[in-house]
Amino acid sequence: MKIFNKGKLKEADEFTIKEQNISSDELMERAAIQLFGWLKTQLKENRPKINLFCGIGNNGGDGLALARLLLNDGYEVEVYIVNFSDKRSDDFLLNLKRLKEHQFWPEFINENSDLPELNQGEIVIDAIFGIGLNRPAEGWIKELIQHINQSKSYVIAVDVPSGLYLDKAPEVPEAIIKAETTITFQLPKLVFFLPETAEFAGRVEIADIGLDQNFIAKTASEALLIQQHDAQRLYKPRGKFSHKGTFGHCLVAGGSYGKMGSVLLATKAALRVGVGKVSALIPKCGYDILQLGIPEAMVITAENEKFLEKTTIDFTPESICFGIGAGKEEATKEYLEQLLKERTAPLLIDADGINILAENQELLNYLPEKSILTPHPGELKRLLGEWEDDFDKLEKAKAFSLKYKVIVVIKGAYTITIADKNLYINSTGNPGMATAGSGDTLSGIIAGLVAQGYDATIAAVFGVYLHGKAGDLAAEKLGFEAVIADDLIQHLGEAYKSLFE
Ligand SMILES: NC(=O)C1=CN([C@@H]2O[C@H](COP(=O)(O)OP(=O)(O)OC[C@H]3O[C@@H](n4cnc5c(N)ncnc54)[C@H](O)[C@@H]3O)[C@@H](O)[C@H]2O)[C@H](O)CC1
Ligand SMILES: [K+]
Repeated sequence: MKIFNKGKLKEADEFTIKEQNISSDELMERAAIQLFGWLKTQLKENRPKINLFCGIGNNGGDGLALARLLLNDGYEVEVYIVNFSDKRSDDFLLNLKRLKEHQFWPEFINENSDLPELNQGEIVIDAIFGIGLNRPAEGWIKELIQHINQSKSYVIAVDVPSGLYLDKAPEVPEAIIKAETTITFQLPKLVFFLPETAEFAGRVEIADIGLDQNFIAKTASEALLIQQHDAQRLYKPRGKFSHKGTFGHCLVAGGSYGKMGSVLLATKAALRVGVGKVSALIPKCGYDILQLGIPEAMVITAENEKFLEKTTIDFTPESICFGIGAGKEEATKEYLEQLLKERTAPLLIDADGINILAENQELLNYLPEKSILTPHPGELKRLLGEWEDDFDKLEKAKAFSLKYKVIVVIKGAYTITIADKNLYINSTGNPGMATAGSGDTLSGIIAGLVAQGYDATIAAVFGVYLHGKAGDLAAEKLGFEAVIADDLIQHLGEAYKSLFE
């Protein structure tokens, strides 16, 4: 699903009004009908008091239209107009008139008003600011927002939590609504998926207001949210007459004394994701561990007992996963350097492989095009240096990805894959996956997909999706806390099957 910025959302809005020959308030009515339908479904027979806070722009207009629908249905409603300016939008005014025609008079509040009482068990609808926010909320509006946040009412934001920008980091986080749920129109917004801003939105629901599908389809977006149907399209079915040679040979090179489990996990994950063959290349001390731990894999050992070093292998793999549990010995660095320069196979570099690159930045220039790097936030910082906020982080990571023509997978709650200026935001996964070895399995999955012939970007995006889905399926059975990395591997088969459910 595409993610548009503010400018493109407004264009979609205008295009739809022209194309469908409707007035802008009809679009607002659709938005309100969606909000109303969602609320009614959620509330079932319950009839809590609903306090609507409406700004004076179109977000406020949505709130007023919703208030009318709620009143018509007999809900107990209080409407507060957050009267911060006289520059009211036309559709706000129209909906205010309609509300008055229903003999309902909202309460206008300003800096001299008392803060309204908001109680537990009541609902707050936040329709103060939408995507039109152009400066932080200040003064009494900030106080009102804080009052709403401190109340025990259930807060539902219309389109975006008021005070949250779509395209930059918050300047005053205390002046942003913290919603339990955000009902956003038509398309998800990038800020709902970034660590510093996601918490303001809470649970996100997308309401279809019928914006023109052709416009959405033909307009380039800066980001994509990868959901089930997107992932399904990336899947390549296995041919009936295929054999193990069809699905490639993946080399997992890593491990050091005490960290052999990571290679075991990546190797298993590569096999479970469907690769034909996997060879693990490890220091000598890991031989028994690998052979006993995963009989399906082949094992090659380096000369050294405890760490990885240059080793000649007598086959050409379809992909190489380098760096997990590898340590940063000089000999290991030299081996990575050789792999980078030889360019024998597509490379995925993780963990200490990334740390070696960060400490020897001259090596970055040898990264083969479309190599995949899978840093967690700490590794990313070592690679890119400090960033100011999430937007700055994304800009820096994008610049890095463009400069070296590589794919960067920023691991986190919503893992973001960056390739060719595009952002692919993953929708699967859960906090149960914050566990040792989870990243190692992801590396094995992605390298395993590359070896099977998936394009590197697709392998990264699809692999991240499958990994997250396996985590969701594992957590469903086990609960978040009990999920361990091996469970992710165990659920890969079900993750594949779920693509078509
Ligand atoms: N996307 C769609 O297709 C639809 C969107 N709808 C809703 O419209 C809003 C966007 O409305 P807009 O009038 O452009 O802006 P806002 O209501 O968000 O705010 C406007 C108002 O507030 C002023 N302002 C901005 N920041 C501040 C501030 N910090 N302090 C004081 N005043 C501020 C600004 O200058 C404007 O005057 C969208 O989110 C949807 O909810 C449609 O209803 C349906 C179609
Ligand atoms: K809002």
